Amino acid sequence: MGIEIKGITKAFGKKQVLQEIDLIIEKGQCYCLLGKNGVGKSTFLNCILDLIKPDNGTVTLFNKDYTNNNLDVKQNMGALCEDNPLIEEFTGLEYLNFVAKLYQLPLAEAEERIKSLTSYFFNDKESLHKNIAGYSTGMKKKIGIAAAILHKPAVLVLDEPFTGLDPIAAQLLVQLIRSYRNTNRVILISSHDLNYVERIATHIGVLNDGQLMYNGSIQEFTMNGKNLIDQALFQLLLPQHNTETNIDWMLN
Ligand SMILES: Nc1ncnc2c1ncn2[C@@H]1O[C@H](COP(=O)(O)OP(=O)(O)OP(=O)(O)O)[C@@H](O)[C@H]1O
Repeated sequence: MGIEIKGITKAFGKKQVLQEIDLIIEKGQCYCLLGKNGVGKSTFLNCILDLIKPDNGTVTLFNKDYTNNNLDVKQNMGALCEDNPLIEEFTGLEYLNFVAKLYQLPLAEAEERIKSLTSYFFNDKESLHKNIAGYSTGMKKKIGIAAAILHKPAVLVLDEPFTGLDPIAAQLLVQLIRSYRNTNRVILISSHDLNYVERIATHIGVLNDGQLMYNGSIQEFTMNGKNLIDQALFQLLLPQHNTETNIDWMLN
C-alpha cells in the first residue's frame, strides 16, 4: 500500500476544514486533488506531509507512520509546498546541492542529478548561479520541483506545481510526472490546472465541505472520456455554486 489516511480531521478555530477523511492511494497512482479555493487541499496535503498536525486521524506511508518511523518516512518523501519555501540567499545550484546533502546523496550522483534536472528545466544556465531572491515565481517553482524529486522519493507530493510555470515548463513537468510514476511510487498533486491534470492523473479526489465528494479513477470521473474533466468537476460542484449573484451592473 502507498498512502493510507484514516479519519483525518482538522479545524482552524471554529472552521472545520477536514472532517474524518479516509483515503487509500495505492502505489502506481498519480492522485490529483481538486476543489474550490479555500476548501482545504493544502491543509490536507500538509497533514499528510506532517507539516500540520491533524486534530484526529492517522497517516501511514508505505506501511510506516510518523510516530515510530519519522526519519524513515520523511527520507522517502519529496514535497513542493504551496508557498514553496526556498533559501533565497543561496543560488539555485547551491540550494539543490544543499538539499542533496540533506538527503545524503553521494557527491557524484548528486552532481549528475542536479545537472540533469537543471538542464531539463532551465535554458538559461547563468541564472542558476544567481541568488534565488532574484528569481521569478516560475524559476523558483522549477527549483522547488527539482528539489522535491532529487532524491527519487517513493512519495512525491506537489501542491499547485503548475501555477506560475510557462506553458513550456508546464509541458516539461507533465512529461516528468508521467515518467516518474511507476508501480513503486505514489504521486499526490493538488491543482486547479485541469488541462494538465487530465494528462497526468490516474485518480481524482474532489474535496468539498471537509470531505472527499469524489474519489475514484479519472476514467470514471470523466465517464470514460465522454466528459472533459472541467465539465465533470463543474457538474459535481455546480449545485453548490452561487449562480444567483447579480453582476449585470458590469455590462454597460
Ligand atoms: N494556519 C491557518 N490558520 C487559520 N486558518 C487557516 C490556516 N491555514 C488555512 N486556513 C483556512 O483553512 C481553509 C483551507 O485552506 P487551504 O489553504 O487548505 O485551502 P485550499 O483548498 O488549498 O485553497 P486554494 O485552492 O485557494 O489554495 C481556508 O478557509 C483557510 O483560510
